[in-house]
Amino acid sequence: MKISVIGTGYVGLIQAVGLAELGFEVVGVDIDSSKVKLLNKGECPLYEEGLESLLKKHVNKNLTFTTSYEPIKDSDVIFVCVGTPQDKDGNADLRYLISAIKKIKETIDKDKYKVVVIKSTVPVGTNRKVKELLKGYNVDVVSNPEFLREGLAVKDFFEPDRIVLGFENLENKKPIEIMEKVYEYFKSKGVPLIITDWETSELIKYASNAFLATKISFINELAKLADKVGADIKVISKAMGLDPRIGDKFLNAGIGYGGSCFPKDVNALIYQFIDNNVEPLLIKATKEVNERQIIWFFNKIKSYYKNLNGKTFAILGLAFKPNTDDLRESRAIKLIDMLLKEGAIVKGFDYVDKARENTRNLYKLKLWRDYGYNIFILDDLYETVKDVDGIIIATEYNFNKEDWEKISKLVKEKVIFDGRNVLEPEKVKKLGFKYFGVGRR
Ligand SMILES: NC(=O)C1=CN([C@@H]2O[C@H](COP(=O)(O)OP(=O)(O)OC[C@H]3O[C@@H](n4cnc5c(N)ncnc54)[C@H](O)[C@@H]3O)[C@@H](O)[C@H]2O)C=CC1
Ligand SMILES: O=C(O)[C@H]1O[C@H](OP(=O)(O)OP(=O)(O)OC[C@H]2O[C@@H](n3ccc(=O)[nH]c3=O)[C@H](O)[C@@H]2O)[C@H](O)[C@@H](O)[C@@H]1O
Repeated sequence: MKISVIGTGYVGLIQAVGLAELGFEVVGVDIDSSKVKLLNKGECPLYEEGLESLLKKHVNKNLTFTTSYEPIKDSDVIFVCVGTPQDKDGNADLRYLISAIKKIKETIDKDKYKVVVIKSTVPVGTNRKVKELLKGYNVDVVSNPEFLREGLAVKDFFEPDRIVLGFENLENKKPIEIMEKVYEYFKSKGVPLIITDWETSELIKYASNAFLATKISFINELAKLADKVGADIKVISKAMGLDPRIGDKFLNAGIGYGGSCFPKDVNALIYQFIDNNVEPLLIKATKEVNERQIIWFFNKIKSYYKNLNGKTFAILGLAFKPNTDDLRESRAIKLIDMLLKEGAIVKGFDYVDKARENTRNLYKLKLWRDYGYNIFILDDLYETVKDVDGIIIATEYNFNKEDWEKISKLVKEKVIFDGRNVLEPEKVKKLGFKYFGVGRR
């Protein structure tokens, strides 16, 4: 079976490389020629553990990349994995998706049967729209949302919790059989395949992301109360999580969720509620709690120092989560912006080389113009903490493993604001640090 993947970003690239590993002949198509060039050399334009070695294993064998849509003519299945960012109203911006569908329409043979699979996260009704755009073509359109997590994407590809497939008509067995063939490996491993209609499939994706975001906002709101009354949110989360009905995942309090998906998907879901005259009470609160969480934390820092002007901070963790280079909606970047606005000097560090490189590039473009050269991204954690007035942990890496005794001798003032509750407070307090977490005594 020949497969093409349109859009080779985080989702499309994993899909292309993963399917190649499973033995399919795969072509990745992207409009970004610099990306395609790198990929054909076996170099990953993004950081994801384990991805580059798999790419190298298959590239120019059963996996190729191109900017041309021509190869999709021979594909049996076309996965569409282009970005669906947020538009100015908060809904998903479908311009990349529509443009990809139009290109597919211009390229493929009207009569040659194909399955077009929408993997991008799209609002309810989009698969129907895509089918409409391809009217008169011998195609079936399938909704197949993606659930991978950045930083764990390769693992998530090979060990998904479920595969969701939405069809126009469940009586039409042809596309169902083809998709079952594509995902045969997973079926044989016992991964549940949810076969449903378009609308249900589209909503499963938003419901899953919004539910996880709500779990985070719930624990974050509770952490503020814990902070006030002297309770420990970590213990609360642990005890709650022991109840299997609640579960122990996504109950880590901190400075809120970021990334390319939760913020935009929560917004797009709110938009879909409003568009359909249903009130999104809970989901709106999820968003609001998240937006306020970082301000609450920043105010903690501000009230400690009174005046941030001229103070120097080490920001540990730059990307929106560990083990990725993705800065989209990163809370660390939000914090840096707030600090710079107040006249502080920022030294930043992330373990992922590409996350540091992306941050340097971001500030070259974005802020140096506005805030001067008050931001320095360093390649070494110990250099980063040297002579600072405070350490701020912004990403949930296990910073415990660092040499805190050494760090205590390098800093100017021994203060830690742990925005992800990753440190053991007693350990650092013994070294003379003042410790401020999120909802921890
Ligand atoms: N990043 C993630 O962890 C996850 C993302 N998703 C969803 O998957 C979709 C893709 O997300 P990412 O991979 O993060 O986006 P991305 O921005 O990393 O990649 C999108 C790629 O599509 C390419 N592209 C845009 N228009 C094109 C066109 N007309 N033809 C060919 N290529 C085109 C871009 O050049 C880019 O390389 C989004 O809808 C997102 O919500 C779903 C689950 C996880
Ligand atoms: O649709 C998507 O794009 C993806 O969005 C999330 O994946 P991702 O954004 O890669 O990362 P997560 O691990 O979910 O973390 C998101 C944010 O929540 C924060 N978070 C996570 C867990 C937690 O307990 N507390 C918390 O604040 C993280 O710091 C991070 O900023 C979902 O977990 C994936 O299932 C989904 O496919």
